[in-house]
Amino acid sequence: SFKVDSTGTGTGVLGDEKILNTDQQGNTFFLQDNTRGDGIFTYDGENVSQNILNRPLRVIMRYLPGTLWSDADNVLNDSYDAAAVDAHYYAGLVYDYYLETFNRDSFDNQGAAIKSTVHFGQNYQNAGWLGEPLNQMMYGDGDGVEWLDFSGSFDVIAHEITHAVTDKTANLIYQDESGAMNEAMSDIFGVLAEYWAGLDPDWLMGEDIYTPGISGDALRSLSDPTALGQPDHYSDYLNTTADHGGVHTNSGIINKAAYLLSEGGNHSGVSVNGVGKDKMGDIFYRSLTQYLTENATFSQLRSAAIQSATDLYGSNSSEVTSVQQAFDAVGIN
Ligand SMILES: CCCCC[C@H](S)C(=O)N[C@@H](Cc1ccccc1)C(=O)N[C@@H](C)C(=O)O
Ligand SMILES: [Ca+2]
Ligand SMILES: [Zn+2]
Repeated sequence: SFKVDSTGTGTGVLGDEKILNTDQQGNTFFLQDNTRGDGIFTYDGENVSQNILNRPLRVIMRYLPGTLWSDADNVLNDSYDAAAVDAHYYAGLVYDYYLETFNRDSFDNQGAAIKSTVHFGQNYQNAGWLGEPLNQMMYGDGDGVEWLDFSGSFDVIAHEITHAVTDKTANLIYQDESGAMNEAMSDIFGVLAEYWAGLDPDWLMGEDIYTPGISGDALRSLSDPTALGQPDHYSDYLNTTADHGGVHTNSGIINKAAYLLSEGGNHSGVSVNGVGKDKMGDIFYRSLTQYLTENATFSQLRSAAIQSATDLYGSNSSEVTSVQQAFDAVGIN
């Protein structure tokens, strides 16, 4: 069908105004951004029952992605619109981050359409990337106390789109050490994208939507994972069957290594010379897209990062030394 680019406005989850790229069909406007790759599409999940995730795929595909978000006047200021406004706008920003920073055209580097469903489930307290065959993100509304709508935080959307990048590259199995690295990559590029966008950047995850009644907290910290219940050293790796082998816990070890590589510091008796966010991003991106395989271990990430730094800066570079220091500091050999 023909595409008619139009420009709308909307109010996000935190009450901020945004300009939106929409598509006009007749007198109706849709959250379809035709200006980026094969498009960015935002859908209404209409709060159908949340327990469809553990239903058979044929059942899930009856409900997802839902209906393409439509609006009568291209002004999306209703409270029900807010989650869609942010999912749509932030997905565009993350597309721009990957294109500008790594010359990557969407998550598959071939301009793949970026699809998001908001108002997924009922008071659903999570966001996620649903890989093949759906290849879309979904965002819950939270409960309004512990969580606001999950698309209201830029780092969440960068986290989820990075899962899509991971799936199309290293395809790290979502279990144990490879799963923890899968989660860590999503947090690390969530932070780097937030700094790139300049949206109140920090080394925290989810601070904008987590416990709106309490300021200063977050779901995870990359600068000090232990502050929010994660290990920051391999010796404290959590062996568990829960959460796919503790992928949201053990990611702290890799997150800490990335933080130290970028910012430097002394940790566990090891002094790390920081290389800065841009070089850390280049080293981790090259590791993810060129070297890691789906069953990679933490030790293999160390080797991949050393090889990536060698490729980028030379075998005797200070960057290679910093990579070795950062992984030493978190006990990964
Ligand atoms: C399909 C079901 C969900 C799978 C886990 C997704 S990828 C995930 O990791 N979601 C993030 C959401 C997030 C991201 C950044 C900041 C805050 C929250 C996550 O960390 N979820 C936590 C709550 C979890 O699943 O334990
Ligand atoms: Ca953040
Ligand atoms: Zn995740």
